[in-house]
Amino acid sequence: MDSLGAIRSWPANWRITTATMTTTEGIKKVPQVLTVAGSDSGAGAGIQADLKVCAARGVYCASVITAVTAQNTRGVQSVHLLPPHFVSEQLKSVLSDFEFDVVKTGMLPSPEIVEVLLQNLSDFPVRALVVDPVMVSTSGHVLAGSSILSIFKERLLPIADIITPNVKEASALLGGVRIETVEEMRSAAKLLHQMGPRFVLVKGGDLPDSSDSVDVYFDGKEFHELRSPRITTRNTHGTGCTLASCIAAELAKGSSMLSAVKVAKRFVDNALDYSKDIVIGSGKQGPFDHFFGLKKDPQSSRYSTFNPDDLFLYAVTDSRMNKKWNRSTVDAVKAAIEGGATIIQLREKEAETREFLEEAKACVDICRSSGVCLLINDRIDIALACDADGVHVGQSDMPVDLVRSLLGPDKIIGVSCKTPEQAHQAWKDGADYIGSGGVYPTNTKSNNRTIGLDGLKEVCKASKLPVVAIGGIKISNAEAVMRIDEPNLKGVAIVSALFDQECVLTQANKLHKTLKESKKGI
Ligand SMILES: Nc1ncnc2c1ncn2[C@@H]1O[C@H](COP(=O)(O)OP(=O)(O)OP(=O)(O)O)[C@@H](O)[C@H]1O
Ligand SMILES: Cc1ncc(CO)c(N)n1
Ligand SMILES: [Mg+2]
Repeated sequence: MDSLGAIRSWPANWRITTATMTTTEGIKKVPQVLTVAGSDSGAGAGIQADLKVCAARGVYCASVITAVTAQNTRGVQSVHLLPPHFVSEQLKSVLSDFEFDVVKTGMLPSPEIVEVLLQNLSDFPVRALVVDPVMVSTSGHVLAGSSILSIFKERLLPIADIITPNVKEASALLGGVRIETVEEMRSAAKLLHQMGPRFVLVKGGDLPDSSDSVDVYFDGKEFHELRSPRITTRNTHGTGCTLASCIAAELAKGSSMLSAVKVAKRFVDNALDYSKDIVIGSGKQGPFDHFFGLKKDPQSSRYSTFNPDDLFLYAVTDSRMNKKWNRSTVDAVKAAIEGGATIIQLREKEAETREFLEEAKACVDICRSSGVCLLINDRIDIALACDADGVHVGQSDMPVDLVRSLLGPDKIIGVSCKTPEQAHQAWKDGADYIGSGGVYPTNTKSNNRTIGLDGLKEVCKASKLPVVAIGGIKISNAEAVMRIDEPNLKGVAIVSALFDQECVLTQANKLHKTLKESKKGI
């Protein structure tokens, strides 16, 4: 938010941990979000949704109310705008007291209210601004009319770090252009980016005739399509507010924008999946449960923020190989990610705990800034201490159900399985994915029974979880592995074909290209 004056950066003595930051003096700083939005009496969207999301994501959220709506699952019956001076009073009250990391805006129903927001943000700079340009409720009621379009485009969008319009809002901001395909969403995102926001996320929840729910993210250079199966449910009220406030919460915790967007997408996806059959209200559009993560149901892997597509090119580090090629694990991880690795597993069998912990913390920072998940092999303690995204455990390591009870619902747990029975147990215990192999003979793991492509196929057929293949996989045989054509085989895990090589980046590039080619043929 450069145009609004100095951005507050993290004080040098603060280290970001999970939900709280601990200063060297031991003072606990909690990530804080301010939502500036409308109240939804039905509590599925607006301020209420924002407060629930932040609570679910472990972030403190204060609220400035711009309007009060009489709203339920049948629609919006009435809207009362608060006087701009009172909105300003609320803004001054909280901005002068709290140290907000991120401000998230929802319903800003008049130019005058936008004006007082801009003035207060100028007086009280924050680190990031998330703008969800709410205009029409999903039930079709106008929440902010066309009178706000010009101040949005001229004054608010240029200072936003990210804007999150749905397709109707994107169209309205662009003068009514048609946005009915993913390609048109990409063009819209590019045009909206030219209005000044650092990042744009065009949400595709209302995209007609699409079997997936696709959102298009644009950073000024690259597009990312965040795609998930469309969930058939009436309970989608508040998905947009939830997505935007989840992005704000993750940013407040220190994530990069892409990482925050990916987590938020999975949060909404998991919330909808968990809530798809609940019945709240009698209308056409019900709310969903933002606190699904607190429910105990280890059988469903969808409660985690894990995206099975992340298993596509799974890099497993090996400190002996990196030492042989005279590179640090941190450099190896950087190169693997730059080359296209979609998830990283830190596997360290030699280093002392303190050294492993420092290495893991450095790799967490790299992965967080790239939006790539970092898992720790076997060492639950290290994973907890560095706030990694999860762990991978073998059959002789700590049992998965115990790991799940230690890490909670949000962390990713992978488990090695050679047989269908082990795959079933992994699902029962609440794992998120299975690593199955060794598919081919490998020297990176001693006395490791090779299961071959047939064994891999058997495990995939039996598994209710996504599977990544591992063991002796390299450029020359990766395509054959992907071609076993089992829908839940999501990728391959690579060790020596990445790290027992002179150039990790080159090998990662080649592997990523090979895997993409093999996917095309399936
Ligand atoms: N049925 C669905 N299944 C899966 N994801 C969905 C579904 N509907 C919406 N989403 C996702 O929810 C998020 C919000 O998108 P959406 O287009 O619903 O925003 P919105 O219209 O602003 O929502 P609202 O105004 O109701 O809060 C996006 O990530 C979108 O892909
Ligand atoms: C108050 C409010 N803000 C945002 C939305 C968007 O869903 C809504 N329905 N109600
Ligand atoms: Mg919306």
